[in-house]
Amino acid sequence: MPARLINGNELSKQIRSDIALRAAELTRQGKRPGLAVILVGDDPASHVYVRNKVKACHDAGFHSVLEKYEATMAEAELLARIDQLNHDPAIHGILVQMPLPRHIDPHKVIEAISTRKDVDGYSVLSAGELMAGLDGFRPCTPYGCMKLIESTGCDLRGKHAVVIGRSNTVGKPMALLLLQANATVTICHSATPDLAYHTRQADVVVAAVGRRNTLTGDMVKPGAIVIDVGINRNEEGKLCGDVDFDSVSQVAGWITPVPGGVGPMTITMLLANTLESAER
Ligand SMILES: Nc1nc2c(c(=O)[nH]1)N[C@@H](CN(C=O)c1ccc(C(=O)N[C@@H](CCC(=O)O)C(=O)O)cc1)CN2
Repeated sequence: MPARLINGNELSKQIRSDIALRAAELTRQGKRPGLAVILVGDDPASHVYVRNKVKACHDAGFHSVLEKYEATMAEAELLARIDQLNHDPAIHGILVQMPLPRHIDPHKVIEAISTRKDVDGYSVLSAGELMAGLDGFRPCTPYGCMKLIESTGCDLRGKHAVVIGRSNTVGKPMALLLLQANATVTICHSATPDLAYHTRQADVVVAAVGRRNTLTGDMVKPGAIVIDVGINRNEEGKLCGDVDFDSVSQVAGWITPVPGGVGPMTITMLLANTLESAER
């Protein structure tokens, strides 16, 4: 039997409607959630993502500001602007769209954002809070992946989860969130000698490497949950993930599509973090 689809657009819609209700209640109490989105440079995909973030804010009843700067913007100028937003009471979340131009150090920028407004969950302190199991902001993409897994009804306790990829923004926090949910977690990466050996044992596979066809049907345990974080283009320019959807969907129990899986959930969990920041 082919895998069931985990529909990120549908789940996003449900979560966003709950977020909108909570935002309306907060607004009634005089605390409308506010997000500042900063884009530096002219990466076309980033322009689409920030536009979608601002639209999502509008639809949820949030206050939002979008600030676009030339690719030549000085690092010091960006840090000064973040400092002003840190002190702006109408702003509960600050998001600087990645990637940044090469002359700007992303670590400096992330660390300049107040931890209370780090709704991307990218700072060292937010990472430490996640590591220690404290209440901090969870990075939006792995947080969204957890919601997608949860939506299948799977109890992760005692399950074996394999994360492919070890980035600071997806792979590592993903592994920690799965661990927090009592899964047994394996992290695989570019130096893992036999990836298929690990993935064939997994009840849950999260693929986050940025290379298409990393996971094929012969590498998956029948019935497994497969979450595809990848955003790649094939030879025809068509959007695709890290998972070979056609072969994996013949073996897996559940699978996320690309587009329409993890992507929309990233923006949804950004709203969730911003709302939480305002509620705090
Ligand atoms: N500061 C941040 N920068 C970046 C993040 C992030 O979470 N914070 N993540 C990515 C890009 N990203 C959000 O910013 C993002 C990527 C993809 C999608 C999405 O909805 N994708 C759609 C397909 C869209 C398309 O057609 O191209 C989907 O998968 O269905 C949303 C957000 C890097 N930078």
